Amino acid sequence: MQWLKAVQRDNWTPTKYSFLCSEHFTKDSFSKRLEDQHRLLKPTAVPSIFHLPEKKRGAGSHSRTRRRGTRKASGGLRGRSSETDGKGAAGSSSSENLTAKPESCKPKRATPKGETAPRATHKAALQERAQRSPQGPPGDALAAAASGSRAVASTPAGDAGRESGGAPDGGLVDKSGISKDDFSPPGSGACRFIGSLHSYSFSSRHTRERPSVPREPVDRKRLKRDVEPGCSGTSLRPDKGLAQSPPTSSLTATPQKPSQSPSAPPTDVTPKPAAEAVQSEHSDASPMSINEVILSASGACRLIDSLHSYCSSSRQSRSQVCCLRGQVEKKKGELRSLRQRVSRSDGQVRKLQEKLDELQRGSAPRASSLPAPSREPPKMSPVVEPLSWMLGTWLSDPPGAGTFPTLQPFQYLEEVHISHVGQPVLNFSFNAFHPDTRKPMHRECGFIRLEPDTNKVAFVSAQNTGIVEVEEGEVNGQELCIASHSIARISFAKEPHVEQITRKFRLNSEGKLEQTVSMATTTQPMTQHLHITYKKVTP
Ligand code: HEM
Repeated sequence: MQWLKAVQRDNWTPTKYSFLCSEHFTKDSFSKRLEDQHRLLKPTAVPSIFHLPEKKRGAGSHSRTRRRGTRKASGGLRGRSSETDGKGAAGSSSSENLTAKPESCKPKRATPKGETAPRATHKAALQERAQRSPQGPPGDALAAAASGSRAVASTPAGDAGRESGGAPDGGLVDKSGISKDDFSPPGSGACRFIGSLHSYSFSSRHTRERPSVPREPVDRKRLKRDVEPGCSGTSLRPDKGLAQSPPTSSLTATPQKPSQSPSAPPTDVTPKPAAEAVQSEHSDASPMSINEVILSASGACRLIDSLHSYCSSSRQSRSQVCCLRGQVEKKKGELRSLRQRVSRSDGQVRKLQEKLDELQRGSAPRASSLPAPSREPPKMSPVVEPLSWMLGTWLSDPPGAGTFPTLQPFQYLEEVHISHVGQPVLNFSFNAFHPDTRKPMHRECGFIRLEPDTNKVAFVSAQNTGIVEVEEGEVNGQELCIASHSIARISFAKEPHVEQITRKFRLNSEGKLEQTVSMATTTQPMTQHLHITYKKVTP
C-alpha cells in the first residue's frame, strides 16, 4: 500500500509480475547479501525517488507530474508534445510515459544494446501508434518495464550516449542500463569473472533479441504504413495477439489477463503490443517476448548468483583453511618452544644427577676401605650349624594361606632369604606379596642367633607394621619352634595389637621349608594366622 501511495498512479493495480525500477529507492533501501555482496532490496523499503535528476530525466524523459498530466491529456497532444521537445520518443505517449520511467532509470533487464539510428524512426511509429491510442489504460509496472525496454529501443541515437553515461551514483552503466556495481560483488577475481557472466547473460539475451534490429527499419516502415490515420489498432498487426488487444492499448502496454497457466508467463503477462512488437521483429528468428527475456534473465541471474554463492563459500573455506594453517603454525611454534624447554630441563636434570652421584661418592666409604671381596663364600660359623637347613632363598609354593577369626581367609606369596656372612648369626628377610597384584604386603627382617653349644635360639625381627619382637625357642633336628619373648610397637600401631606369637619352621620330607605362625591379639586368643610352604630356589 505504501508503494502504491508512493507511485501515485491512477487506477493502477500491480500484479505479481509488476516491477518498479530500483532507482526509485534511496540507497539505504538496499542491503548487501553477506555471502557475495549482491544488492538486495530491504523488505521494508518504500520507493521515494520520483523526481529524478534533471540530467537523467532529460527533455525526452518525464516527471511524474508530467506523466499524470499527459495521461489526462489527449493521446494526440501527448504524441505531439514529445514531437515538440525533439528529444526522442520517451514521454511522447502514454505508453512512453510509462516506458520512459524505466528508461530514465536505465532499465537493467531488457534494454537491447547497440540500437541507435533505427530508434528514431521506430519511435516515430510508436508515436503514431500512441496518437492512435489516446486512451492509455493504467500502466502496469511490468508493462512499464517491458515497454521500457522497447522505449529504450526506440530512444533516438542521442539517447544512446546518455544511456552509456554515468549512473546516478557515478557507477558505470552499459547500454543495457546494467550498472557494473549491480553484479560485481567485491572480492576475488572469481567474483569478477562470475560478475562478467551476468554481462554475458544480458548481452546474450540482447543478442537473441537483436537479430531483429537490422530488420527493424523494414518493420518500422511496415508499421508506419500500417498505422496510417484511420487504421485501427487491429489493423496494425493482423496476427491474433494483436487482434485481441484493444486498439487503445497498442502502446500503453496493458497487461493481459492470463489466458494460460501461470507457468507460461510470457503469454500470460506480456504486454501484448510490446511482446508482439518483439515477435514481429523475430518472426523468423526464435521469437522471444519481453517476458521471456526477463524470465530467462532472472533464471540466468539466479544461476550466476548461485555461482557467486559457491565462489563466496569457497572463498570462506579458503580463508578457513588459511586461518587453520595459521593456527597450526602457531601451535608448531609453541611445540618447538616447549621442546626447547624440555631439553633445557633434561640438561638440568642430568647436571643435578651428576652432582648427586658425586656427592654420594664423596660420602660413601672408600672402596679401598672395604674388605677385599672374596671369591669364596664366607665360611659358616659352627655356632649356626644346627640351623644350616634354613639357609637359602625360598619361594612360596604353593601360595601361603592366611587365616584369623577376625579375617577373611586370604592367600599370599612370599620370598624368603636366609643367609650368613661368617658370623655366628643368620640373617633373614621375609617379603610377602599379594598373589594377584604382586603388591608388597607384610615384610620383616632380622637375625637368628644360637646360644653357643646349646640348641637355644633367639629370633629377632622388625616388621613393617611397626612391631619389633624377640622370640625364643629350640632347634631340634630340622625343626625350630619359637614363641614371643617380648613385643614392642610404635605408638600409633594399628589395633588390635598382637600380644603373643608362636612360630614353627621345619624342613619337610620333600626338602621344602614350612612356616606356621599363630598369634593372640587383644581381642582373640592364640589362633593360627599363617601357614606356608617354600621351595628352595638357590642353595
Ligand atoms: C608374625 C608376623 C605377623 C603378625 C604378628 C601379624 C599380625 C597381625 C594382626 C595383629 C592382625 C590384625 C588382626 C585383626 O584385625 O584382628 C593382622 C592382620 C592381617 N595380617 Fe598379619 N601378621 C603377621 C604376618 C602376616 C603375614 C606374613 C601376612 C601375609 C600377607 C599377614 C597378613 C595379614 C592380613 C592380610 C591381615 C588383615 C588385614 C590387616 O589388618 O592389615 N600377616 N596381622
